[in-house]
Amino acid sequence: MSDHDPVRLPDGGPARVHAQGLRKSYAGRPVVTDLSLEVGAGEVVALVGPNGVGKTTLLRCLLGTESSDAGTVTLDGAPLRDQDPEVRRAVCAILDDAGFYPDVTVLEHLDVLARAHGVPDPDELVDAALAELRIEHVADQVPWTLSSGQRRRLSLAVALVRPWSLLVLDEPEQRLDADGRSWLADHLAAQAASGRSILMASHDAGLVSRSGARVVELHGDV
Ligand SMILES: Nc1ncnc2c1ncn2[C@@H]1O[C@H](COP(=O)(O)OP(=O)(O)OP(=O)(O)O)[C@@H](O)[C@H]1O
Repeated sequence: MSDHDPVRLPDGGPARVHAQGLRKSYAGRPVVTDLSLEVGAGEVVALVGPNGVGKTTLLRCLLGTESSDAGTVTLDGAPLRDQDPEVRRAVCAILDDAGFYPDVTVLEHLDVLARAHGVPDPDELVDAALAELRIEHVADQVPWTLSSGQRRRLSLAVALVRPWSLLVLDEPEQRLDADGRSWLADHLAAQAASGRSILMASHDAGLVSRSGARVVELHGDV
C-alpha cells in the first residue's frame, strides 16, 4: 500500500495461544462445540467457513469479550484474561470499525494509542503508520467523515502504532480495495515472519493464501 519503508512496530515479543475445549451456545443453540485451537509464534491462522458458522463468536470467546460456556484459553501458558494489563499489551484485537471517538481526529486516535502504550518516538511511528495505510491526507478528519475503506485503514493502523504479540482480526479485508488487500496480506506475512502470531477470520481466499495462513475450517459441527 505504501512506497515507504515498512513501519517498524514496537516489539511485543512472541506469543503462543492455546484454546482447549471451547463451547458456546446462544439460547441453547450450540455455536462453538468443543473447539481446540493453537496459534504458534510466527504463525498466521485463518478461520474460514460460511456466514453464521461461529467465527466471530470463537474470536470473542478466545479474547474473553464473550464468556465461554466451557474451555480454557492460554497465552504463553497463562490464562488469557482480557482485564490483565499484560494481556492487553500483548493482544491487539481489531474486530470492527466501531470503536472510535466521534470528535477525535485520525491522527489524534493513533497518537493517543501510541503514547498510552509508551512507544518510543510516537510522532515518527504515527506518521509512518498514516503513510503506510495511505491515510495521511485525512489525518485531521474525524472518523465519521471518512469513507468506509478509510475507516477500515484507520482500524488497521492501530496495529502499527502499538506493541503486540498476538493480533486478532475479524474479516480485515472488509471494504479494502485491491491494493489494500495485497498490502494487508504481505504485512501479515511479514509480521508472522518476525515471530508474531496472527489469528483472523476471513472470507477472502486471496488474503488467506497470500498471507501464508494455516487454514482452520469451521463447519458448524465443531
Ligand atoms: N449475541 C448473540 N445472541 C444470539 N445469537 C448470536 C449472538 N451472537 C451470534 N449469534 C449467532 O451465533 C451464530 C454465529 O455467529 P458469528 O457472528 O459467530 O458467525 P460468523 O461465522 O462470524 O459469521 P459471518 O461470516 O457472517 O461473519 C449465528 O447464528 C448468530 O446468529
